[in-house]
Amino acid sequence: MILEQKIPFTKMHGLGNCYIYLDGITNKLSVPSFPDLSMKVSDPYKGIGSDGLILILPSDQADVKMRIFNKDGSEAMNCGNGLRCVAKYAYEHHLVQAERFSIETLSGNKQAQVHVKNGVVEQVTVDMGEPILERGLIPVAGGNETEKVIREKLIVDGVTYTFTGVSMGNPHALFFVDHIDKAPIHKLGAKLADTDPLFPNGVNVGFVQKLTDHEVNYRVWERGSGITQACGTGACASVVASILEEKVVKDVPVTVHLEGGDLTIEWRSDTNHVLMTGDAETICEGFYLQQ
Ligand SMILES: N[C@H](CCC[C@H](N)C(=O)O)C(=O)O
Repeated sequence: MILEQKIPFTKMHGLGNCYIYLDGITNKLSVPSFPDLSMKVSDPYKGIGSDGLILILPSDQADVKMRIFNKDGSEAMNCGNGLRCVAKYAYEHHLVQAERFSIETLSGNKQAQVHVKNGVVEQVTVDMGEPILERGLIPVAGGNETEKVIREKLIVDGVTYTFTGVSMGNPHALFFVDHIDKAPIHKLGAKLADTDPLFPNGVNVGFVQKLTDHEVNYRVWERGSGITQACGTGACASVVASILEEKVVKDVPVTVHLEGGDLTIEWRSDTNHVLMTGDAETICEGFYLQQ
């Protein structure tokens, strides 16, 4: 007789980038393998259906801690949409008392500010910290470890592309296109995201179309999850890359249009930090029956 274990979960999304959230502060989590659980719950047919799994845990260096696992079970260093949903969950479930608090991630502590209306968090602003631009730290293979990766040439199947590399704690390659609907997202996403030697840790493959000096379209094939409706760290990286490629200006809020909705991103000169503001929504709550 296999004993089923009922795992309480909350499904939330940031602009359609949805995850299964486990509250490890309120509940005791006895899960043998989070990577395996992420792969199981992410399955839309045999599981719950999501882009991955996010844990909300106690922290000894911040108010709460976030761990994020992609659909393939790989653990990532950061997740922008996840941070906004963790902030919403923590505030609405009284895991924190103030409207401004810190969230520990594998890429450092991030400051979150919830925007509350009638006790409900509608939007969240997260200080995503400084972008990481050195080749050796993104990482991108080859070249000089300390140089920036701006408009680097890449030949795939005889076609020459250029990309800019940005890390928000997790690696992103940004390709600029004239029309977002014509971005080679399947061709370059499938080739580069998880196993290409140019990106030793894999890479989130993003496509950016400049619309105005403060507005871009952005689409993404995520490392470990494939095409998603939105990527918060990717939206931040798209604005940093747009500024590095002199397509938009710094210190101006930039509207990033993603498949699932809009984010407001600002790369500040005074702090060199990137600020992200956007929605966070709860879809449902339930119990996952783990055999
Ligand atoms: N796939 C990403 C993690 C999720 C990031 C994304 N969902 C976001 O909102 O930032 C990676 O492996 O780096």
